[in-house]
Amino acid sequence: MRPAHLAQEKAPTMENAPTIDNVEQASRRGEVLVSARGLEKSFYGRTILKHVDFEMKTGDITVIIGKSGSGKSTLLRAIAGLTDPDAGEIAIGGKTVFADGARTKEWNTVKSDVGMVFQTYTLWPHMNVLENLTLAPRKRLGMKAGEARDRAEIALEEVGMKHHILSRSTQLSGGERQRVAIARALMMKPKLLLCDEITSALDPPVAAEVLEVLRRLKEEDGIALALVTHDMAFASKAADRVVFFHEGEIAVNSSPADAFDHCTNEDLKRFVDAVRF
Ligand SMILES: Nc1ncnc2c1ncn2[C@@H]1O[C@H](COP(=O)(O)OP(=O)(O)OP(=O)(O)O)[C@@H](O)[C@H]1O
Repeated sequence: MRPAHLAQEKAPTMENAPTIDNVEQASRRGEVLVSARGLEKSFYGRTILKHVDFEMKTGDITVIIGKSGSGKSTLLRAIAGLTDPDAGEIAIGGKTVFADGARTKEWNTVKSDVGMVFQTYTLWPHMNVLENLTLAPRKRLGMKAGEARDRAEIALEEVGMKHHILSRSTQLSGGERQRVAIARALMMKPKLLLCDEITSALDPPVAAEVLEVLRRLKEEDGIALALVTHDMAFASKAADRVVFFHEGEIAVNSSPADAFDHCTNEDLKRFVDAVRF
């Protein structure tokens, strides 16, 4: 995760909150939805992303693993528009959204398709759960209160929560808060969901439920998902592709079987052995 005290980044706001419709052209299973080429990023002279090429396909779960500080969150934040790379290009749904060191005009037409869920940036504390869930669809889609509430109840069910929590404040357990945060992203039916260590605060049965939610999203809705995780069991169960970051570079990009069972990359082997138990 990005250290909280290091700012200059864009915090998640209503403007970059996940929403629903665009990118229809690319919303067919197996098509490349996100294509990043030659991404470079340095913070205070330290190179974090070193010429990273990265792709995500619709209907795929791409699991991103790697040591703490290796650049995983920075990549997700670059795709989500929360961090601008120093160089490289990003295309979403065939539209170039970042090039020549800046967001393009196309970004405005695509950003609403990108949802992001964080480990710690979760809920707006001055709102109750219902307000957290319904604010974006009401404001951005003009949804009426009743319809928004119905959708909130469905989103909560998808993450294994009951309706009565809607009236609660956000003084919830870490696991409950995170599931509400996931439900909030689902409210806007994003085409692309970027999840940064979203199961770290959840106990294993709840993490397994979340995995089922993510599977349904990719299978039924064809959503492209990227999951940053340190949980290798979760990674091997969830992944269609495994991307291993090592010192700011993608050292391995393969099927889970090749990454975990037939691994030939020594850095990945060491990493997996170190975090497995
Ligand atoms: N806004 C920022 N300002 C300064 N340094 C930053 C900023 N964001 C990230 N970094 C640094 O970049 C490096 C990579 O951070 P990043 O969060 O991408 O790593 P990560 O692989 O996701 O790590 P973790 O698994 O611990 O979340 C870290 O050393 C971090 O301190």
